[in-house]
Amino acid sequence: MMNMRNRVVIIGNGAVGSSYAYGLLNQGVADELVIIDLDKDKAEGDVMDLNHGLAFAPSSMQIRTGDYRDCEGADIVVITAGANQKPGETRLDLAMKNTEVFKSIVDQVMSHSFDGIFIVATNPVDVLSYMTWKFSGLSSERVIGSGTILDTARLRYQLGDYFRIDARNVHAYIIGEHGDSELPVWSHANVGGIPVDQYISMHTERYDEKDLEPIFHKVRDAAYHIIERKGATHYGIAMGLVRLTKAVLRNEDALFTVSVLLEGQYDEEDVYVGVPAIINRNGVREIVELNLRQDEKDLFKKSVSVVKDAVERVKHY
Ligand SMILES: NC(=O)C1=CN([C@@H]2O[C@H](COP(=O)(O)OP(=O)(O)OC[C@H]3O[C@@H](n4cnc5c(N)ncnc54)[C@H](O)[C@@H]3O)[C@@H](O)[C@H]2O)C=CC1
Ligand SMILES: CC(=O)C(=O)O
Repeated sequence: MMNMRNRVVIIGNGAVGSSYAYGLLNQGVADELVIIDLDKDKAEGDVMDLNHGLAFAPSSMQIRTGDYRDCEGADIVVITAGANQKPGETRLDLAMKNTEVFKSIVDQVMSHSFDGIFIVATNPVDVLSYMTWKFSGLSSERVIGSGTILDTARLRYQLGDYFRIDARNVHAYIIGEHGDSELPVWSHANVGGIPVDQYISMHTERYDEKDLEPIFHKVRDAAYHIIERKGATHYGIAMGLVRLTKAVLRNEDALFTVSVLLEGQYDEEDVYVGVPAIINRNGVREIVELNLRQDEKDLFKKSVSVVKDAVERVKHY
């Protein structure tokens, strides 16, 4: 009988990688989880600690440290390795050093005949998703960046908080660079199916369209505010990565704003950037093209050019 057990390999067991591992265990998503990090002691310690939670987990899971040989036959390799932002640094400031890290990681993964799906979270995530696609030689459907998955979740939380409605009933996207040039797609934002501007006009005694801009600023600048306080952000993105992993392993055809290769969609090409896409067992099934307003189109174009410029600076690597 065919072995149907799935295997997820995490490369980079820092704040993000270890939170992701903990999320996978808590939600019983993977059958086998292999953790790779330069810091072998920390990886071993985390594996021991996680294994001690197995008796409380929703399903059994094999968790161990490993090396690049484990990428052969793996279903998903998630890369969360590399430098994170120090207070005051932008994500783009990390581009060169993390491209160097990625060259070495992706080459080693591919030298073990990896034939699965890459999920990239390291920043700047749009640049590194593009470089992973280039370094790996895999088809673009199989390289997914976390893109604006977290920003979209932050926007849904903030709008849910403002309207006092469960974030799961709020639908609103952040697209573009996962970074300072990202934008909200207000033209498609809705609360339980009611467009946000309409919902506001139904309750003018409580809500005001002027409040939307500061809500977006909280979302855009969230990482800076968290890093100032605790040095890193990791729980939110880890849960986003778990959700993406589930969508792949369970062939969900679920929609997320992720970083994918545009090949003519949104009138852009040769760039990885955050847009809505449908994800299943084969990776990116389809990129969803939103009918953006002119002001959104302009902001998106600017954001794409920020990402393209950043890629241009590291592309020679
Ligand atoms: N896409 C997103 O929404 C988010 C992305 N991030 C990004 O995730 C990345 C990781 O952040 P943290 O976990 O906070 O950093 P961290 O410093 O806690 O962990 C990074 C880990 O990578 C490991 N590492 C470095 N080079 C390696 C290599 N060549 N092979 C194997 N392991 C290697 C380090 O030993 C360390 O354990 C950063 O780039 C950060 O900006 C963080 C939060 C959200
Ligand atoms: C660090 C980062 O990219 C974030 O929290 O959005």
